[in-house]
Amino acid sequence: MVTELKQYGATFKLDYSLVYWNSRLEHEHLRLISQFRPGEIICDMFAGIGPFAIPAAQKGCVVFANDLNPDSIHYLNINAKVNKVDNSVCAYNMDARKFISQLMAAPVGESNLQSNISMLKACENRDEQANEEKEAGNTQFGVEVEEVLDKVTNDLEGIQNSCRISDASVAAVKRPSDGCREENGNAESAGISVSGGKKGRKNKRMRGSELSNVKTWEHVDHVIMNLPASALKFLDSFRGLIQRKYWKGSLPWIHCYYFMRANETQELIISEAESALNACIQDAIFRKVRNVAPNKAMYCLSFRLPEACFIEDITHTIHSTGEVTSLV
Ligand SMILES: C[S@@+](CC[C@H](N)C(=O)[O-])C[C@H]1O[C@@H](n2cnc3c(N)ncnc32)[C@H](O)[C@@H]1O
Repeated sequence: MVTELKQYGATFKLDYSLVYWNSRLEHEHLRLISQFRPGEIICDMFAGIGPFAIPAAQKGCVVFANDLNPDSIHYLNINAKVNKVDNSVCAYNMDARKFISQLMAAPVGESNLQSNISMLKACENRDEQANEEKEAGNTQFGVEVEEVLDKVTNDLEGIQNSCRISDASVAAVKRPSDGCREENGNAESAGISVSGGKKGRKNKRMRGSELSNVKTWEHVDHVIMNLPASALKFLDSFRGLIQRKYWKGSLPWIHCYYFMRANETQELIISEAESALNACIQDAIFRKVRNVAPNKAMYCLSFRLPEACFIEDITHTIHSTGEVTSLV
């Protein structure tokens, strides 16, 4: 049964029997989004139906949101449309490691660039959109969309991406901020519309053409990892992924959720994160989210991805299966 919920002015449609939803995370969703600024690039590795992604897009961020559960992506796309942010939310349906690798690995040479463009162009409604463009005689995306969508269909069946990319050779979206700021933990300070009003909507919404300019291997501002039982393990995805020569500005903030038992310490958590990254973390920020059991609580570990995660020069090969391998 499809239910409709409201959270800080956003509407969420979902089927509880098919997707994850926890209304007790509302405050945490809001707290994290309050740190984002309009124009920033956000990657959500475990996005669910979009409780981070949708309000971040409402705030004017560009959001790349992924979930392994196709039903989550189905509702995420619905929610992006319902909340009128489908032009700034790109949804993917794949394992989080593969998602982050494909998004942030720099393309090398025309063929890999094409693969990356293809990945970004894969749309859940891809055939429908291409047909609409064709029938309407709209040449904005034109032949290129059709060609790429064909390639996507052949090469990357698993990807369901709701964005349309027309030219990946153009410059990246403006380089966003440096700090991990935390504004007042309320919806208005987060720039999000409250009670369905227009406040916060004054933030620009990305048009498709602007979204198409994003090069995620050049800059991402925040990565959200809300899979508390195992997100720390997924930090190994960032090993040897980002090429220094392409990257612009600061490395992204990583917001990684985890469960901690009473007999565990922050040092233990940092050590687990560092060994997954194979790099030292500086100035980690720990936030308690909520108690989940008498001896167990959910936390958020936020830190800037260490410079040691940069790779100096590497050749990535993006295979037709979507797998990314590297040759130094
Ligand atoms: C705890 S929920 C968080 C959902 C949402 N971010 C929220 O705050 O409500 C974790 C999500 O991760 C997804 N997931 C689990 N394993 C995954 C994987 N290996 N790759 C990508 N997504 C995965 C699940 O389908 C689920 O939607």
